[in-house]
Amino acid sequence: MTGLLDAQEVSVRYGSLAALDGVDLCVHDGQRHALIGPNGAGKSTLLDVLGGSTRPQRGTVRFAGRDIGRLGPAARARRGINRIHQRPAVFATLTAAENVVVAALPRVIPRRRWWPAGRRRAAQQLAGPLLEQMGLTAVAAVPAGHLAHGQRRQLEIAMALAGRPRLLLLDEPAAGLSAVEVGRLVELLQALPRAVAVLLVEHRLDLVYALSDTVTVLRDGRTLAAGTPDEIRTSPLVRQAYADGVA
Ligand SMILES: Nc1ncnc2c1ncn2[C@@H]1O[C@H](COP(=O)(O)OP(=O)(O)OP(=O)(O)O)[C@@H](O)[C@H]1O
Repeated sequence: MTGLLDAQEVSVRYGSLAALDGVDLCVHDGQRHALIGPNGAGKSTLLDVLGGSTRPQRGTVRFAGRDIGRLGPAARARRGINRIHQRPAVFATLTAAENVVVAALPRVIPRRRWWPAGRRRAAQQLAGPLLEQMGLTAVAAVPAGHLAHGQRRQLEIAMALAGRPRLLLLDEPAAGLSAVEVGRLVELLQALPRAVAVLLVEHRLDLVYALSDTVTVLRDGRTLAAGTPDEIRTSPLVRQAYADGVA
């Protein structure tokens, strides 16, 4: 079955270490797909491959029916794949609203090096609803550097949404957040429109089960299991892998 994103037989080696060894992964339109596994299983490496920052030695990556294996992260973002990193990447001296406007500009002015005022206004009009969607209206005028960590994470997601992605790659979005911030983030991620598929890497299994409809488990660079959250939760193989390997 073909999906929005289809990765097949992906292998990445670092010297003698196989970080990924013939991994297949398929993410469908609108799916909430989680990638889990013990430390060193290859989760981040697979996100790097899908996001375009690591070129695999073997395997193919197709997105919306096209081979994107040769495209870098910026070209993939233009096609609709957007990655949220563990450390929120925002412009600290710009306000939350300005950050979203900057992120929206490529969408309203594709492939231009100059920004006509009308287009800038169009980007500004996009910012308000996205900030609201991410619960940031009250801090729209606050410099991003002054926001709490959880708010910066929400801002980064608003910025990613400004590019109108079809697939969001989320790398441990709850890392470093307080319990309250995690609860808020889960609510916001659950409310994301189904037009956006999500591939989530997360160590916290409670979040994985709350947010995903499909789970793929990696171990030692290979796919150990894939299924619904219920199937994964009760899988003896997965329990054993975590008992053996998780920190
Ligand atoms: N740039 C690199 N150079 C050498 N080895 C690497 C590099 N990146 C990753 N690795 C190794 O590849 C394997 C997979 O790493 P990866 O970070 O993808 O795992 P992970 O599942 O994301 O782990 P964690 O949950 O701890 O973040 C690990 O053994 C790691 O040490």
